[in-house]
Amino acid sequence: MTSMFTDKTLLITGGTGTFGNAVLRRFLETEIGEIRVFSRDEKKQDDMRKHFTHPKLRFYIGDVRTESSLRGAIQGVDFVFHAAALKQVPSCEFFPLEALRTNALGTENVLNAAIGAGVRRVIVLSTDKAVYPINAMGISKAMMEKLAVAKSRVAAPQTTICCTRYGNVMASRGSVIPLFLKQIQDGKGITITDPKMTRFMMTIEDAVDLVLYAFEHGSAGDTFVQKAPSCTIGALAEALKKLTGSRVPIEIIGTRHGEKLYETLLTREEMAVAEDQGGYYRVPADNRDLNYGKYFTEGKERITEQTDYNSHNVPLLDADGMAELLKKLPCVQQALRGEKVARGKE
Ligand SMILES: O=c1ccn([C@@H]2O[C@H](COP(=O)(O)OP(=O)(O)O[C@H]3O[C@H](CO)[C@H](O)[C@H](O)[C@H]3O)[C@@H](O)[C@H]2O)c(=O)[nH]1
Repeated sequence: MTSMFTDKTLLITGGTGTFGNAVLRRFLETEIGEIRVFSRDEKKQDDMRKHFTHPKLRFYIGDVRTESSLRGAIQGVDFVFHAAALKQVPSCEFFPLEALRTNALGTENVLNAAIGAGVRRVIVLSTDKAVYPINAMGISKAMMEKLAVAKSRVAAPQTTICCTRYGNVMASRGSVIPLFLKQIQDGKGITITDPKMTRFMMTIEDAVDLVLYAFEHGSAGDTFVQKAPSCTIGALAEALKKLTGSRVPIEIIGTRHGEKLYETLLTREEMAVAEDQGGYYRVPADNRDLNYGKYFTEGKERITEQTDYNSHNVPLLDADGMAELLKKLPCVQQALRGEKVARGKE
């Protein structure tokens, strides 16, 4: 793992977030040459600078919406992990154009800047919400994926562009696990949208592994997903109550703006071409050119035999299985020690 990164420079857009922090924890003490964090928020950068105080770490203020702000940061970079995004489903529903500006147009800027600077590999981070999208966040991420795959064709072989899709990252900033923990600590009810709703559950370490897997194994335009366990929100709440010994009531608040009952990591059409690589699926880019005529008679995959890969049709963890996973999370361990859990903190 480290050899590909030895003496190389890695840029992480949106690098002050949950993902960026996990990458730094994983990489700062390796042979990597330099890690650049590119993001908008000077306060978060300053906190991070003070927290890590590491000579290999550099900070760049900028916004992926402005290509010129990327130019200086990307000079001399070997690899890019593109994590900058608007990712909150409800806020993107109210400001869809903002989602499009950051997630789609911002990605085009990152890719153009990377290609212009001769970056060798770019991994863009997407989400299951981009598959059969129904909300603005997912739609903007689906466009981002399309952009990345389209650009990958012209960027290769100099710059290899690949996509990764995540499920829910457990305990990421603003997500449901720290919220439920806080509600338990405050002694108020746990607010469940729909106990039957399911989500793929990944740890942040899984998310980093997935990006590294794509980084090491990806060809131009590939999309990677990690096989992940799934659970209902009802089981998640039950697991947290069991672990903490809490008896707080459960309040059903109903589905929020733009939410789905379950999420899909790969469509039926993608499953028909996906390569099962053990812990991961690889979906190669559709490399036909625009000359479709010749495919009319040949036909392609047996799409009708496939089902998609979604959080309802994989084995579901029950409350006990979920509790085992939850015990590994720092915020859960903190709560079990009796310490206060902050909702928005890493
Ligand atoms: O008070 C609440 C809040 C949430 N939920 C439920 O908990 C699940 C997870 O909710 P989160 O807010 O933690 O996550 P989302 O699924 O809405 O979306 C998150 O996961 C995505 C990946 O699927 C993206 O990473 C996205 O950026 C991130 O916000 C959902 O089923 C939701 O309905 C509740 O039951 N009660």
